[in-house]
Amino acid sequence: MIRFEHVTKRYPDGTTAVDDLSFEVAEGESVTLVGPSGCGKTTTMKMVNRLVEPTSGRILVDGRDVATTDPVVLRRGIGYVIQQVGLFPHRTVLENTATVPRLLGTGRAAARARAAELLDLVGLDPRAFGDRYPDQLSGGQRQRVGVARALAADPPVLLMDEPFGAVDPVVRERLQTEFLKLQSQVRKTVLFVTHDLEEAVRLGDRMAVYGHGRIEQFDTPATVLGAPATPYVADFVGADRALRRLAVTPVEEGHLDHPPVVRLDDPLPRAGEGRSVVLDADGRPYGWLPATPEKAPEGGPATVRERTRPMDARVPLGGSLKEAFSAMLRYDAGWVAVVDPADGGRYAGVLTPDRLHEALRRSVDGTAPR
Ligand SMILES: Nc1ncnc2c1ncn2[C@@H]1O[C@H](COP(=O)(O)OP(=O)(O)OP(=O)(O)O)[C@@H](O)[C@H]1O
Repeated sequence: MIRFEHVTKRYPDGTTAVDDLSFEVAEGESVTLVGPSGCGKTTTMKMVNRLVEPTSGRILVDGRDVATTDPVVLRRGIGYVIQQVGLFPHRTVLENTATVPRLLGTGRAAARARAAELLDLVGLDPRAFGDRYPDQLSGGQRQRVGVARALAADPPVLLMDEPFGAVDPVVRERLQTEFLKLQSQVRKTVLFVTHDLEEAVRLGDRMAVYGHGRIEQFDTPATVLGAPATPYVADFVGADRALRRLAVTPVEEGHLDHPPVVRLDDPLPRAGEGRSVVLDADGRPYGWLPATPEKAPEGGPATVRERTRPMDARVPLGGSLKEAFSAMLRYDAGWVAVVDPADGGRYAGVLTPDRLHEALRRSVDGTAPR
């Protein structure tokens, strides 16, 4: 847990970088700090690991005042990832990753084994990359090593300052996906600085929108986009905030429609029955069945299995409306099947164009249920 209590930082030249900041990052939560250049994001972050000392106020990490904690001890418990990764150029990737555990007294073999595990975790095959030197890696790969190294001491807290800022948009998106996957596994308490709104929305459980030296709004991305607290925030998140919001509005039970359902091995529905969803023996969506004609054509398909058409458009409950919308467009589908990942991927209902439209409209109006 990280807690800021009335923290102000004034640099010797009189610049007030941060003014009376109070907020909290819960254990296992990821909070993104976003705002224009020079608004105090980096200063905020550097006060946590005492690279910068506040002028007044207190910062607590896991209940302990950082001002009274030895900086060396403090930094061991805090992973720090920055844009210029700062890998040791004359050490291999594996050695770079193993540095901190070695400093903490872990034996060489154990430290290297752990480093290999971490490289795997961030998506780098240790056999392919472990023996390379930093200048033999791409920018994105170097960033991954930076993240692996920051995780090596298994710190409960992770500070990330524009960690993906130096890579192209495609790699950046991949690193973000990797970060989300990693965070779902390791659940660190994360403070993440970015000036990229999309990134802040995507990676933050909550986000802090900075004005100059102050937080203008601190809330979930859906709320910041749906209900900006001040004109400044509304301006910062932009006119297309409603569209951005679709990416953070989840598909919920309440959005779903429940057309008739048949099982794969059931007999064909009676003549005149409408379209139905076809489930396999495990209750997962298998396809859809067109309406049964009033008069079955001679020699036509006689079983559900034979008449079923594929239903490729699929999203999980909790997936975003944006995902659902793009699946509907991609497959030119009348229905998007919604499955429940908490229930082994079983069928939960469908999104029809009408229901999806209604959900999109509510999300865009900012009246979607939270
Ligand atoms: N060592 C310093 N001495 C004086 N002023 C500083 C110092 N470091 C930062 N500042 C000033 O404090 C303010 C906040 O800087 P900070 O680096 O925290 O902003 P930031 O939001 O991280 O910006 P960016 O996105 O450009 O990195 C800026 O006006 C900056 O010029």
